[in-house]
Amino acid sequence: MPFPEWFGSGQNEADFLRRVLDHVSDCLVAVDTAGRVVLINASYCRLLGGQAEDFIGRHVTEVVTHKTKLHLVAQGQAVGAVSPLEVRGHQLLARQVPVYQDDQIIGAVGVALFSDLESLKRAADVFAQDAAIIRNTQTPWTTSYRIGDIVGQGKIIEAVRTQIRQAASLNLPVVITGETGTGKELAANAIHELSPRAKRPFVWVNCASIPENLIDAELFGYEGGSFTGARSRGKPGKFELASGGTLFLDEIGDMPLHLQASLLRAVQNQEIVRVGGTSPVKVDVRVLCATNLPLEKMVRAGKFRADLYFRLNVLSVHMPSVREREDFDFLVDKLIERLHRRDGIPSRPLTPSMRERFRHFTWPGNVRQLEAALLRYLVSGDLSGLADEDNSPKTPDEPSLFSHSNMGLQEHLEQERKAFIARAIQATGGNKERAAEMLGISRATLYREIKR
Ligand SMILES: Nc1ncnc2c1ncn2[C@@H]1O[C@H](COP(=O)(O)OP(=O)(O)OP(=O)(O)O)[C@@H](O)[C@H]1O
Repeated sequence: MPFPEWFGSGQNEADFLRRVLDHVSDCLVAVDTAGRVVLINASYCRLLGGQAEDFIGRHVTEVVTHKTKLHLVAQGQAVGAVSPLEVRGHQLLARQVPVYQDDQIIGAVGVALFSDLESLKRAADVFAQDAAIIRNTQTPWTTSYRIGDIVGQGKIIEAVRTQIRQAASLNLPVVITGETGTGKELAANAIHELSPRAKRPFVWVNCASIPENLIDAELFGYEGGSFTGARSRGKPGKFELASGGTLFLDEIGDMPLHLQASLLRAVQNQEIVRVGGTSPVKVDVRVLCATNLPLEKMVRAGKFRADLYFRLNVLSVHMPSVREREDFDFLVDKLIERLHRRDGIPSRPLTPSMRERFRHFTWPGNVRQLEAALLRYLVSGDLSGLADEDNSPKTPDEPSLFSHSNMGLQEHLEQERKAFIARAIQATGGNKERAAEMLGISRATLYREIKR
């Protein structure tokens, strides 16, 4: 290929090409048909520990390694397009091709694509990750809710919506707090949906429902055969699946203390190591967490790492309980409307006295429980559940309340709580999913209660 005229004046072509080759960081060597080195670049010279003059004219097998096949390629022999080659203790990956002039081979050129296999592996990791991100754009990990699904009106809910919008605009961790059933998962979905990561995966993990010994593998993935029962090809963890998008760690307060250090490292350094893996994998994950446990208190009690708490609690969103809200009637109407519109549940009139009963219930399971009670009522006209669960103030002479008169309030409540949960489990014949629904709590919360 001739030099362009505008470039050629005053330039020595061969000299210029030499310089170009010397600037290539990969190792390059060219031989004639006799296998003698005719050109070798600075990178290769550095690797071999000499100057070009030391090598030019010598047979390539003496210069590089007796295992090279470059001289054979220069004689027209076909060898693999890319082959591993060890040179002075360095693991190279060599590509060797013949050089033609007028249909005739005049020599061969060998390029060590990477100066060592580690660099190649690192490059392959980056490539695999990019590919994973592209694949993840068609991920099954998507959100189910948007900000419009958060039902409510008035100052309190408007403030929540503002917090969500602010959180969405900043690429920082968020802790979403609130009692069970207040819509923490809804809020996490909404943040992701409104954020620049909306088209990327939204991956959720419930830290309370994964057995403790599997949390690491679930979050960080594992290499093939790293533990009994592991898949032979290994498996990416939730951090890798969420790369480019958002990872929602629900019930973060249930994360065992001894596993919090690796979580901190992952959030802080954006880097994970698979269980059984040897090298870190870079990720790009925005972390949202939710909890109904008092994290700050847990930090003080030494049950949650302070460094992790501060790293996660950069932004916060608080979902109010039904008791704190000032839009109960609006909420009831909208939930009925939603059940009708979304699930085709026929409407049934709610008399003022029924409304009153609804209003005076304390709704420990919040919107989830309210929605379930409304559904039960719409389907069967049944309000008995509400009466059973009613914890509105009772008259002091009620015998059941003081039947264990030597108990303190806490102890009594604890007993009631246990009995209440046991009744739900019994009533559903041990079906935890239905029992949780009856109690107006999530399955994970029920499991935690049982464990307690
Ligand atoms: N503000 C809300 N507006 C509309 N629906 C809501 C709201 N809050 C909760 N819900 C309903 O309650 C269900 C439970 O909500 P969600 O799972 O977000 O609660 P949560 O606070 O994450 O509960 P938990 O702590 O038990 O996991 C939702 O599927 C939704 O139907």
